[in-house]
Amino acid sequence: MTKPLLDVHDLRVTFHIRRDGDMPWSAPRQLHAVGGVDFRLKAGETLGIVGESGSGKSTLARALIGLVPATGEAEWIDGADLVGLTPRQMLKYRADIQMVFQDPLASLNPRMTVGQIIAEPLTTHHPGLKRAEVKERVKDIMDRVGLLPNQINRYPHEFSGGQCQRIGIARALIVEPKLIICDEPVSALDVSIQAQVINLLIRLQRELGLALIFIAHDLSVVKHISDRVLVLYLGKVMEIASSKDLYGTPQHPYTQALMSAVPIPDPAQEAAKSVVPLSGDLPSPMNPPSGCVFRTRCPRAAPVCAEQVPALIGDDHQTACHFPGPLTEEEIAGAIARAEAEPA
Ligand SMILES: Nc1ncnc2c1ncn2[C@@H]1O[C@H](COP(=O)(O)OP(=O)(O)OP(=O)(O)O)[C@@H](O)[C@H]1O
Repeated sequence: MTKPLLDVHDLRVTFHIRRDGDMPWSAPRQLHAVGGVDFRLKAGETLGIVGESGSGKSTLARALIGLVPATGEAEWIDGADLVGLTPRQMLKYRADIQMVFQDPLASLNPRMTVGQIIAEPLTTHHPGLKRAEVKERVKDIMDRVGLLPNQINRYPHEFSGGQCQRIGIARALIVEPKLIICDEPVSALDVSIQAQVINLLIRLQRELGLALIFIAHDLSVVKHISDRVLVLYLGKVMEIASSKDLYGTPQHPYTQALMSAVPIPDPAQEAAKSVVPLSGDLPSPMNPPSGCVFRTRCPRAAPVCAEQVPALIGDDHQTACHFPGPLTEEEIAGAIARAEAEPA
């Protein structure tokens, strides 16, 4: 088997929280934002990560590049474990692993020109490069992402949201990374612009053989761009499969609920489908349910689900559920009745 680009095992991120009113001598509370995540990413592959707000998607991404402290392993293709590297050691890998953030304008320094912004990672990683060469590479990458190279001396506020995201992508690409982590890269953009940025990412990924980790709320967008998709719930992996399998035959009840909310383009199929509602809110990661963390909202929960944490089982299609498989009509009806009984 070819060695994966990134092999993540039991990755955990725990924040230590103090609340107003906590006694100074009391121990901080633990918030388990990422609770033991395993996945592999092949070179050139796009892995989508989906899950409700607060499920730990951004924290997982940030842990991979050392922006938040983590435990576990994240083995890079050269054998290095990215977890626990010092900032100085991580610098070497920051050229290989770049990040594109959600809010394009906020992530660009307003006092720097577009040329300076895009050049910054290049001059950090290759301080000996001549100015003319840097400028040449910046113009080349601007052209590649659909920006006019003669706009090199303009400032971020002179660009639209979509163009700012292209600047962010150019900045990530200029150091020729092997992996770009995109954290909700299009959710702040108008719908009409979203498709352009997604198509740009797909084109660049194919042309340059990049791997992408693509985090998004919008399941249709994730389906469109991803080879495989990982479903995260309360910091834990519920299911990982190829995009086709995950969307076609989801096995985990949580995935089925998420997928049932995705609109189907065919109006007849859309009208005929059953939406599986998720009752209640995401439980607090400070006090997660015992056993399977999804059990408190699961239409199929049984006593064992409160007692044992389900292992992530399978080869290409992996599911962490004691009772995987399609929900029955009775289970869906039960979920609907439970949601309807909730106070508005
Ligand atoms: N720096 C931090 N300190 C304390 N708690 C944090 C911190 N960052 C994130 N959290 C908490 O960790 C949990 C996971 O947050 P995270 O932002 O990773 O989720 P997410 O799935 O990316 O959500 P969203 O889709 O809204 O961005 C949440 O409960 C959040 O409040």
